[in-house]
Amino acid sequence: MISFDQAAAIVSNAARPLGNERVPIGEVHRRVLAEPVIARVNSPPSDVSAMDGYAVREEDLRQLPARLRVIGESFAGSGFGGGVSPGSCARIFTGAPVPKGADRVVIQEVVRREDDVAIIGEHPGAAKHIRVRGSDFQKGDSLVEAGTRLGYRQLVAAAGADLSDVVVRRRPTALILGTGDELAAPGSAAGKPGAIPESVSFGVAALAEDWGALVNERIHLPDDLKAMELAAARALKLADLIVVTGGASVGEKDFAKAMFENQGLELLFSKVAIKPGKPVWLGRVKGKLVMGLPGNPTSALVTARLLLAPLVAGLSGLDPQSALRWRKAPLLASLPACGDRETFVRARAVHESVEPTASQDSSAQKTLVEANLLVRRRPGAPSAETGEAVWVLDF
Ligand SMILES: Nc1nc2c(c(=O)[nH]1)N[C@H]1C(S)=C(S)[C@@H](COP(=O)(O)OP(=O)(O)OC[C@H]3O[C@@H](n4cnc5c(N)ncnc54)[C@H](O)[C@@H]3O)O[C@H]1N2
Ligand code: MOO
Repeated sequence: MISFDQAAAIVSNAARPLGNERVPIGEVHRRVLAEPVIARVNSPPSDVSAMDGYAVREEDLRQLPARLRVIGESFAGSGFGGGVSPGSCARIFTGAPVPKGADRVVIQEVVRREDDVAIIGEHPGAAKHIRVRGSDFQKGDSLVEAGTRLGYRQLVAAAGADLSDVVVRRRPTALILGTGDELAAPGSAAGKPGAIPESVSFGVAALAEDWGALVNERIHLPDDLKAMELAAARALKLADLIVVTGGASVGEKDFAKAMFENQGLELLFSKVAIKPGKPVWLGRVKGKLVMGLPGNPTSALVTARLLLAPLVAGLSGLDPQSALRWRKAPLLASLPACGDRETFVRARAVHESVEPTASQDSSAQKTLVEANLLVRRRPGAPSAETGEAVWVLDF
């Protein structure tokens, strides 16, 4: 059995971006840039006022009070065409171009008006309140690097650079196959003998979407090899990535891998020495990636977080390792020694500390509500005491 680090390395290696496409700026939230954002304009495009007030000449403020004739108005979007000559000034508003001749703005709070004369009694101080042309960025500047996932902050810079569209990585499409005769759609299990609600695919789909996938379909399959083979063949035509849940272990009806065998499944790994989630597997079929997650809900989500998240991140154009940012945090309770499988203890964050959850059952669903951290415990690690710093990952 391979270690978690070995499995993560195989995932990183397999998770290559799928190509690029040009997408309108209004539709690229959370997409990964394939080419840097290069500014098409200067920002600001000319010297502009930073305040509402009067555009004046500094030299006119040498003798105070200064009485300056207001000869025009400059608004954002429609500047004053004329110039400011000695003894005159122009009304100006935030974002408006500074007229020729003016070299500073005086805020209106310190200016008294008498008809068309602006009176400045005291020197308004050093601040000129002018934003110089190109002081934020200049035409040709690179504002956002390739490989960045576009969030609300980067979207402002990209649109501010005057780009109507940007080149981003293609989103990987994913299809989720949930296997198990016992599974019933949520809302239909009560009263059905032997049935339990199919829950795992909802979490796995959401996690895959969080990391950049476009989930086409979630399909429930019975434990019937013939039907599963047909579904596998169809899925391989529809998605870049197929995630199979359940049927990963050694039970008589565990067909998750078998359903892809007649399509030429090449296993990249099968079983990882981790707890929970040992039966997790990854394969390649007809150029597509297939990841198998164990059916137990906590096992499925822990393995999805540890191995599916970096896989989807890499296919989306991010560094796969960016999905595995471990940090240290102190324990609020002790942990027992770790066995021979690397263990990912479900825990919750309490301020900056970590509290392991009471249940560590790999089939738990309720515990998932509060467990927002995984604590990484190396094989054979001795018990860890309260206050000891341990490695944690957001879950
Ligand atoms: N003899 C052995 N038995 C088991 C081993 C082993 O090594 N030897 N491994 C155990 C481990 S570890 C795990 S984890 C489970 C995983 O088994 P499978 O992936 O084959 O999962 P299933 O048997 O299909 O289901 C397990 C459990 O989870 C429920 N389930 C499945 N899918 C869903 C779903 N979509 N939504 C909600 N619940 C689901 C299912 O009903 C079962 O209760 O195997 C151990 N056994
Ligand atoms: O790995 Mo299984 O996931 O321990 O129950």
